[in-house]
Amino acid sequence: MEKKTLFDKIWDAHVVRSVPHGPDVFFIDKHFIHEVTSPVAFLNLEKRGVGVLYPERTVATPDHNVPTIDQDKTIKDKLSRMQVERLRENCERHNIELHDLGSAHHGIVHVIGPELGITQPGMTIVCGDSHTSTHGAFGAIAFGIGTSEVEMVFATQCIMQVKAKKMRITVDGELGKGVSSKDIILYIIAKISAAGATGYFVEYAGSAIRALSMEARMTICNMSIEMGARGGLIAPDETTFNYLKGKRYSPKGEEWEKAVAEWRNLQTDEGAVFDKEYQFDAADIEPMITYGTNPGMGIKVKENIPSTDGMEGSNKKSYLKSLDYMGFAPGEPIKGKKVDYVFVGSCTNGRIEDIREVANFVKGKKKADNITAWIVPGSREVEKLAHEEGLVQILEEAGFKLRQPGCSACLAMNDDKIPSGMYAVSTSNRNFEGRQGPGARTLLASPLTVAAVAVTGEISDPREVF
Ligand SMILES: CC(C)[C@H](C(=O)O)[C@@H](O)C(=O)O
Ligand code: SF4
Repeated sequence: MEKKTLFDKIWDAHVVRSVPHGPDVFFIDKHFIHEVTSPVAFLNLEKRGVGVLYPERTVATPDHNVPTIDQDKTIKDKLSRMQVERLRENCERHNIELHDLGSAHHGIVHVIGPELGITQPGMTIVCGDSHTSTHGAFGAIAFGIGTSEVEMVFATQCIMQVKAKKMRITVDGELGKGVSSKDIILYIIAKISAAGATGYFVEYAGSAIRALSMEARMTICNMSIEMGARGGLIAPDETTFNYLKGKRYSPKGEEWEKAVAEWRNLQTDEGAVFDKEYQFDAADIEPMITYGTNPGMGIKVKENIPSTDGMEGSNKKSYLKSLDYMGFAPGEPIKGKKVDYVFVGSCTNGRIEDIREVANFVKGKKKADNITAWIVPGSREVEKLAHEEGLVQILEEAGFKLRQPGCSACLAMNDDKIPSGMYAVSTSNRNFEGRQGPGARTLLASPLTVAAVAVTGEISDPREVF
């Protein structure tokens, strides 16, 4: 029998029609939508006089440009207000489940999907958002689509897709103390570059991946896109099933048993062939931080910023331009650099486990005077748990400011902007020029490293801060 990868198995089960040498017509199980990439798709749908074929397969939440204070009041920013209102109208008109601002399950789309048990193994999931790859942590094919494809999914529940190439990244061994899944993914991207997985769908495997919680797996799949991949996925196992059991939309009773039995088959067959494979040793991974303007420009916190030795021409020029933006020089240590802001949040690291980690670290400590510390839960559910577990109190005592759920300073589409020229160490996923505000300088790191930076006021290795 043909040996299949996990990706092949899910893909093949969703092909509605294949055209020789053409893209496949591909069925979509779940469609998440948010306020930024859905309005034009709805508008075009209406122009064509077409409805949403399966509203029950569609779930909406406003997250990108919502304010993170006073969410119960009228939104002040005009564009944000219009987009959120449009989303409400469109959901009502088309009978789509909306987790509105202030409601119990409001939050970043990639945080609430898993939390509600909407995201399940074996599914195909899309959203007009690149970090849809997050949902792959459950053993699903999940990827971002453009607005015209959003329209296509509304109308037909299908899209046209050319099957991606397959890559497997295996990380074996045990992670050291103070090293987390964010360090794994920053390490991988630094190794293979921000374009290293272009054209591929990546399966993460190996004992270090298997040992991770669902939250930690989501962090890894989330950032697959930052190395150019279409998406990333991890085969479901007991960790996955335990996470999903009892969630609002998870199958119940006998249905649950049946589902788990099926999900157990969602594994790459032994001997299945990938187009490309990488192997890494968990023991080589240490706390990581980025120093440049793409997520591939990452080093271990203890290392120096790479020198220009061996660089030439346009490579060297763009490298120096990036360092110039960051205000760093080649060859200098990154540790000890002064920081102005820390941001804990986003669909990469805004989940309860991340907030627990930061709170545990800063308990009984105070943030440094030069630091403004923002903590933005990924969802209302995360916010609620953080209160119930006493984490909010710990964080506030340490000088952190808790804001309400949303994408916030991850992309600064709302008022949560890092001022120009200032340094922010952030748990988010992108460090592009201006990502966190015009002129803002972003360094990506794990929640633990961010907590260490908050306390010391400078780039620090969490293993050295007590
Ligand atoms: C606004 C949206 C389309 C965008 C994305 O697709 O990723 C955003 O979520 C981001 O992280 O940059
Ligand atoms: S939190 Fe950041 S990365 Fe995630 S969806 Fe929002 S803007 Fe995109």
